[in-house]
Amino acid sequence: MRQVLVGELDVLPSAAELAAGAVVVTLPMRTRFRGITSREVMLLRGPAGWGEFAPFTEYDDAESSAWLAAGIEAAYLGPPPARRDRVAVNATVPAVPADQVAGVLARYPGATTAKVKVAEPGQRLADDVERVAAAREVVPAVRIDANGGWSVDEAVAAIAAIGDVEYAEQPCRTVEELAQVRRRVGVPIAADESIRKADDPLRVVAADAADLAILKVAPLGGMRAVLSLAGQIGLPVVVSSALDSAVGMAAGVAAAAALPELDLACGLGTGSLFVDDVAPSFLPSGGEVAPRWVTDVSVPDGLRASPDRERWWRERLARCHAVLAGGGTHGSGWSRT
Ligand SMILES: O=C(O)CCC(=O)c1ccccc1C(=O)O
Ligand SMILES: [Mg+2]
Repeated sequence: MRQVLVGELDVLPSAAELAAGAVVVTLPMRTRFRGITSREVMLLRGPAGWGEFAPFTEYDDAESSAWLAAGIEAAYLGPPPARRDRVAVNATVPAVPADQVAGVLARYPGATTAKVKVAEPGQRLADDVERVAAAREVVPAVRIDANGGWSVDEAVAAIAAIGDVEYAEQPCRTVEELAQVRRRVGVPIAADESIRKADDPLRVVAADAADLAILKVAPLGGMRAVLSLAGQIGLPVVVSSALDSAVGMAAGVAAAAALPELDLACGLGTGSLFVDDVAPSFLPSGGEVAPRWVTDVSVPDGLRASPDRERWWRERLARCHAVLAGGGTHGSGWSRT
């Protein structure tokens, strides 16, 4: 696990302070996405507003501690200076049947780009081909995301069957496989998991494995970490959400708004996948969202996580805090308070 970078914040808030301002919510979703139908999120309150700590429940503490660093950065430092006041976003199409695609896209008014999930476990290539075709009937540009679900040969065959797309995101699991696919197909290859789950996020560049980089604020340790990585990676970037609540989304949109260069639509429209949120959602209009920092959240009883889940998240917060404080095997070098 690489070290996390937390901008100018060099003193880690205490675990007790973080816990005192924390609240756990369960956000119901409109459609199953990434195998879940509701999203659990811990929100952290700090002097700069709210931050989100929401690693997926199966992630271990080492990986999750980068998400905690991102939440602390948001709550204690706030956003970096913006360079633009609108960010173009793609519509995100979960692995739904083709006849539901138009309904999903209707929640993204003005979107000109759709990202369509493919290679869903249990589905067939024909499902992907039909889903992408349905999206093409509604928007001019389609990109696909396989989340590493294909072998090299499957990726080559699937990309041939699906036809021209803006890019194919993480067609296979490993950097070496991405590089092989990239040599065999004409469509650009985007790296996502190969950056956000890697010990060395720059290895995709050394291996000539990607044409573009997907950067996510929470798994990479924060907005400033994303800006720093974008400056080093030398590839066009797309900032994307991790199925964030409005609090996490504010940080994603802020990072995108702060990038010196941004030419591609970002994956920051997933607020539309939630039925309800803790602050006004970042709902795209005209295919864009506007940066807005979240300083107030509202958590009606209906969104509160159960006492069991609340306890689980508080224990996880304590363990990840210990990792950041240097108590784990992969400390960030933060000083303790
Ligand atoms: O990029 C988007 O359009 C939405 C975000 C998204 O797809 C996503 C959301 C949660 C976890 C993983 C991913 C992913 O890009 O693989
Ligand atoms: Mg992805």
